Amino acid sequence: MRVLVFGAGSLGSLLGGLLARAHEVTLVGRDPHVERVRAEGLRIAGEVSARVEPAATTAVPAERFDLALVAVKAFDTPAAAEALGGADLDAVLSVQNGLGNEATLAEALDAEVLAGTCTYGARLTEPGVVECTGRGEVALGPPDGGESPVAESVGATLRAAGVEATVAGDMPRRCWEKLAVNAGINAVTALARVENGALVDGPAGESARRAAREAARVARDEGIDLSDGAAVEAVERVAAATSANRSSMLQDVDAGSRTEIDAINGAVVDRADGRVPVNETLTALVRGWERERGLREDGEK
Ligand SMILES: NC(=O)C1=CN([C@@H]2O[C@H](COP(=O)(O)OP(=O)(O)OC[C@H]3O[C@@H](n4cnc5c(N)ncnc54)[C@H](OP(=O)(O)O)[C@@H]3O)[C@@H](O)[C@H]2O)C=CC1
Ligand SMILES: CC(C)(CO)C(=O)C(=O)O
Repeated sequence: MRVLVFGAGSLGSLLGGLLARAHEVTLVGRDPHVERVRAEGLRIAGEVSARVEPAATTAVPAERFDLALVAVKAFDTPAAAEALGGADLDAVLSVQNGLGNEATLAEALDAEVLAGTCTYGARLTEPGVVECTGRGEVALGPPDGGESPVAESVGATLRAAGVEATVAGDMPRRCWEKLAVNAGINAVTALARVENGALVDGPAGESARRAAREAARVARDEGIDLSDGAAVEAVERVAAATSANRSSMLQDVDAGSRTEIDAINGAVVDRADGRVPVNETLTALVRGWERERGLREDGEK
């Protein structure tokens, strides 16, 4: 299979590298990572060890691909959609966090767009080297739920390369559960400057549980079967399982980089029919920090 990975940062390089064990993979990313992969190949370290030689480029080639994996941060999805329009794609799979990525891609692209959730952990440690910080799985399927032969075929493509993959008919519920987890953990850990484990029994944990309950309520208003209890249980389970992690939003704040607040807590606020005070506060605080750092465009909320 010919696979294009748009966004060869941490997760894109890990999944692209794993897929390159069985498929013809092209990574689209930035220099100096792209240059190094071209010259020396890509090394996967950590929980998986491999050395692979995918193609690597900084622009989408005007060629046909069976599958495009989208692994940019959520705020880059509109640009990804535009760039991917230059290729001929059969299927597109978003493995990003946050809500709304699939809709942005589907609006712009003439390909079947699938929703994905990913629990692999990845970190680009230096150009040409990606660390697998945790083995997980990719769940994928149609964004509105149900079955599709394209989803089955993409699942088989991932599994053929040894990537754990589940083809799921309930992606709306899975995406909302992951969103509730990220809405609970990410902004709270970023603002409190604590590792995920501090939410299990620390004072910031109640804010995380409240944010997750609000997300579950908005999900139910959209017809998704996600109880408050299930959302809170998911936050507590993930915080305990990743207790030593600095969440991706805390890492972004540490690095002085833009966060995915708009697609996580901001998405809960945008979709809420009524007040979601904890998500409103978390969103405003992180956006306020981004604004002060000059990370938000003029005119953005
Ligand atoms: N890392 C992880 O373990 C996991 C991440 N996720 C999700 O996956 C998504 C990606 O996360 P992550 O891999 O950590 O993010 P990264 O920032 O490491 O990777 C994204 C990469 O895409 C590049 N990029 C963006 N726009 C373009 C473009 N137009 N052309 C070429 N390259 C581009 C970025 O470069 P630049 O920064 O220079 O713009 C960056 O190198 C997020 O939604 C995240 O929440 C989900 C599960 C686990
Ligand atoms: C699951 C969790 C919270 C792990 O840190 C994550 O997805 C993130 O940090 O973005």
